[in-house]
Amino acid sequence: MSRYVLPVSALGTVVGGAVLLKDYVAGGACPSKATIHGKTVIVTGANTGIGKQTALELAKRGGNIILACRDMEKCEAAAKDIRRETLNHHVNARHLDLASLKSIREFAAKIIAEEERVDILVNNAAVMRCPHWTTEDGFEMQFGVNHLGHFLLTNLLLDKLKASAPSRVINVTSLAHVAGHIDFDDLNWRERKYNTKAAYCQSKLAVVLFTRELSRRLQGSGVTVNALHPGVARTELGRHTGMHNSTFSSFTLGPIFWLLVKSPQLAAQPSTYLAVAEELEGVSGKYFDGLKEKAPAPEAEDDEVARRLWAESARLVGLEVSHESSARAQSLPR
Ligand SMILES: NC(=O)c1ccc[n+]([C@@H]2O[C@H](COP(=O)([O-])OP(=O)(O)OC[C@H]3O[C@@H](n4cnc5c(N)ncnc54)[C@H](O)[C@@H]3O)[C@@H](O)[C@H]2O)c1
Repeated sequence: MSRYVLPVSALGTVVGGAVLLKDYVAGGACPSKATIHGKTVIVTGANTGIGKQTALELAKRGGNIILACRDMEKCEAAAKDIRRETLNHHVNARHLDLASLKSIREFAAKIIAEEERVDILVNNAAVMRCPHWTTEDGFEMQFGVNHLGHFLLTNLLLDKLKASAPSRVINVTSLAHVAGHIDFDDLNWRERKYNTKAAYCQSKLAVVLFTRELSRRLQGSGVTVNALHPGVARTELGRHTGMHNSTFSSFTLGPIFWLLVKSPQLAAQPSTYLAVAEELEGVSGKYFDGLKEKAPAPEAEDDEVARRLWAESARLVGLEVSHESSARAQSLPR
């Protein structure tokens, strides 16, 4: 009997430690119980992964939820799933392709015309490490969708957000932004040899810089904007990297992924928290790693880079550039 005590207690320690580590990595559920009845929410890329779970978490709290996706069949199916699971019938699908400025403008025009208010905008959609593709307007795909698409969408909806204030913009970025650098000489990878990983990191750094500059511009408006890293989650994001569902459940890597990778439901908690938590009322321009506020990478805190990126982004998507940002951008070295 006694010869079993040691191995059994060792196994208990390993299993207990693994469960504790998994809980720590998962980061926990959104601590806020706030409801959002009467509020209108837009979640981009909401047909799958973290976006779908975020829409579901927010639908549970009431509100009018708009899933903004490029594939309408998948979008309708996700809206139906969420309505069934939450019994919230105000969950609807709308078409938005962030790789097309025309589609973004059409989506925003419909929202402005048909929705009374927009209280919460979750800029969640992204593409990661795809081949060297370009958007309809010729932008490098990751920079175009992850940053420029959301930059234009948010700017087009700003008046609606301001009219609905207090309102919130939540920008989903990634810890990968720390490895990013904004190359103003070649934002769209036309001169450099394409590096799919560096392009993703640049796009996610751009999202944090956009958050910073937008927050500065929105001071006093009642609209807040924050960025977050949701954690590493088991989603379809790795479709271009060879990381498929079979990788997650493989015999050798499966246990490691089980320990370190979140479910989409847990990875949706930070977006939910930033969207609803009462204690975050008025908090703006911050970066959250999961549920905790953290300092982003040094380049993400550089106000000159943030202003210059704003001016360049506005020029690329055809938004009028304010005198302030164009004057500053021109005074910076190219
Ligand atoms: N999964 C992770 O480990 C992880 C880690 C860090 C950050 N993130 C971020 O979380 C967010 C959600 O990612 P996910 O893991 O759920 O990935 P996912 O691939 O499952 O979901 C991404 C969504 O974006 C949509 N999308 C892509 N291109 C689009 C376009 N042109 N127009 C409209 N929608 C488009 C996709 O259709 C999909 O619905 C992303 O911003 C991602 O960068 C994820």
